[in-house]
Amino acid sequence: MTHAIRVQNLNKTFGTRQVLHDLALDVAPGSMVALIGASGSGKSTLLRHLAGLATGDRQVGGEIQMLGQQMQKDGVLNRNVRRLRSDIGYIFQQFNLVGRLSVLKNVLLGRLGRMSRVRGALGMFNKEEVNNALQALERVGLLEYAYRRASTLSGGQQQRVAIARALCQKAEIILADEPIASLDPESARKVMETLADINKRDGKTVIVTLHQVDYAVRYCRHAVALKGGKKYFDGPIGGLSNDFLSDLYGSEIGTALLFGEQDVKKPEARDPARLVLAAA
Ligand SMILES: Nc1ncnc2c1ncn2[C@@H]1O[C@H](COP(=O)(O)OP(=O)(O)OP(=O)(O)O)[C@@H](O)[C@H]1O
Repeated sequence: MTHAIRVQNLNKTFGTRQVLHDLALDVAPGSMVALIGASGSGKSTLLRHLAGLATGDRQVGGEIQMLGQQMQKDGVLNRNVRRLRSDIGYIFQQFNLVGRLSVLKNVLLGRLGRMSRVRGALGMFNKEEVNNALQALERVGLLEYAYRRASTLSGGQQQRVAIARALCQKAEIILADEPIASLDPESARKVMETLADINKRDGKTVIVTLHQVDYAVRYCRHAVALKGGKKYFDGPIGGLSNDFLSDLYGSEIGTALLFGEQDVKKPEARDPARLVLAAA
């Protein structure tokens, strides 16, 4: 398989407003891609289309293939979308855990797309599935929390539970939509390291939308930038320059956007070009 993700001519209009324009994107298997761009540039909308959670415009919506299978074409989802979705893990900014359930049960929910609806509805997980879920929790460093209510964990821990859920799901592609936006710098670092580790050791394809470019530079090898719903950059992370970023973010540019708190105290770390060079 040449592409884990292939997008051709994707168009999306909400009401009278077109928010994605003829978007094309190829992502090689095993890539770790930062999806960047100013607020409203279409990052979340693109990710939701990749996951089959949204459809392009009727007749002119273009085509999305995931893992070599057609996910949607001209605004119509493939009829096997449930099976396709089971290969895609989706990480939300607000974790999307069921707070009243245990951490372990939340991780096991990742299996639902791969089991019969009856067994899933009854929550009948077998020993192997439970062992896999425990292994996923161990992997993200949260095994000791397995039997705690999910709502009692910190935001960063809950996000790592969400990643464990994607691991338990055995997703081949992980789409993470601003997974660190609501986290403190230390929790954000752990979440990004966990995603990078899964990419590196397991070879999973990871696409992560990020507001802070320094995290993109530190953890991703490739960047795709959107501006006004169009692809504006698609290449190695080292290709992002100061001028390009100023142009991309316009008036949004600033310390809070481009740099995590850990760098705010270090003026010498504020130059994106430096960060890019350091990561190269
Ligand atoms: N369900 C919807 N109905 C109408 N407009 C929408 C809908 N979802 C997104 N939009 C619009 O589409 C555009 C792109 O939104 P999107 O959330 O994809 O941007 P984003 O780059 O992810 O922004 P942010 O970084 O702020 O999350 C915005 O103008 C947004 O208002």
